[in-house]
Amino acid sequence: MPPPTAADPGRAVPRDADHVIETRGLTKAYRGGQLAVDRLDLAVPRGSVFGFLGPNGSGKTTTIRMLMGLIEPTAGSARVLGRPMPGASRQVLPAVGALIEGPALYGFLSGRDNLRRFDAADPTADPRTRDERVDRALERVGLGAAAGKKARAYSLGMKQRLGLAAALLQPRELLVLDEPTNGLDPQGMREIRTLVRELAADGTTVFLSSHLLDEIEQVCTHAAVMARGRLITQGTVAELSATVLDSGGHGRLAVTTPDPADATRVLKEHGVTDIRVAGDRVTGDLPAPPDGHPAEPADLNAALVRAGVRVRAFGAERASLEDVFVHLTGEGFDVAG
Ligand SMILES: Nc1ncnc2c1ncn2[C@@H]1O[C@H](COP(=O)(O)OP(=O)(O)OP(=O)(O)O)[C@@H](O)[C@H]1O
Repeated sequence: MPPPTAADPGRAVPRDADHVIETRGLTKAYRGGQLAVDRLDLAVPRGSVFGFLGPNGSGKTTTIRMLMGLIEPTAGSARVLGRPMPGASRQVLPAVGALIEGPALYGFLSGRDNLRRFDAADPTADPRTRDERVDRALERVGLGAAAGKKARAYSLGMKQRLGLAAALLQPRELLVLDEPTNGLDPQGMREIRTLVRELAADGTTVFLSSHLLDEIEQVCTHAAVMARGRLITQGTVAELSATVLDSGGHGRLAVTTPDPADATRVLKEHGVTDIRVAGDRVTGDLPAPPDGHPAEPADLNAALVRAGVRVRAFGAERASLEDVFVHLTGEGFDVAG
């Protein structure tokens, strides 16, 4: 039997059912030959909140547009929900909610009427159940009370939530959000982050791009880091910080104690190096055991307690994604431009 092709997307067999997005060598050169995306291999696990991180101009939007079948790649391939894009757009896109470059809203229509228009544009949406769908989506994003207000009176955050409501009119397996908090004030950002967490808890995979490191750290389980069109690294957020800790130090330990001198002695005995004391706070580099794995901080805590050191607070500091970026590219994470 011939293998399934883009012309026969209905029979396409997912290459990896656990990945909702998978790209191989995905490349886009715009006219003039500039490589916006350069041989990208991306694997987005089902159920993840996947952060697509990179400075402005690193190729995030171009990638998303290829994933959504809006532009053709120059080379390589992309599969979304196990099917090839853009070939299987008609089968794939109904299961994907997308918010790219802000929602196109009519200011003179209410939030509810804007959603009715979006719903009416969907040929698969049954008009008899439209109001139900629209109200459910408005409630989902917390706009129930503001549904009758004209969209032009909405704050930017409310507009963005209305765009999300439009993406949620139908049940979705995957949500693709391009810089969903761009331009929002801190309150608006918090609202979107909370919503993303809730949607993920409901089982939707969320793929979101951002140039904000702390945003990715706060909401994402996984991340891919882009620079100049290339994938620098991808994995769980914890794995990414571990890559830096493994090659630099092995993470910093911080102990708050009324017995800093005793704590210093015990930590030294257990291989902690570069110990610094500032008042009741003792910090040091975690030791690297011979097998190369970082020490288990809990063992150090137990050793302190055994030695009679009173421990008020104990923690191991993770490397930030910014550390990861700087470590892997040798550049600062410059969001300007
Ligand atoms: N239509 C286009 N024609 C030519 N070059 C383009 C086009 N769109 C994007 N580029 C270029 O491709 C590169 C990647 O842009 P892209 O918008 O994908 O990056 P991004 O990471 O999404 O950044 P931003 O957050 O600023 O949108 C940039 O150098 C950009 O100038």
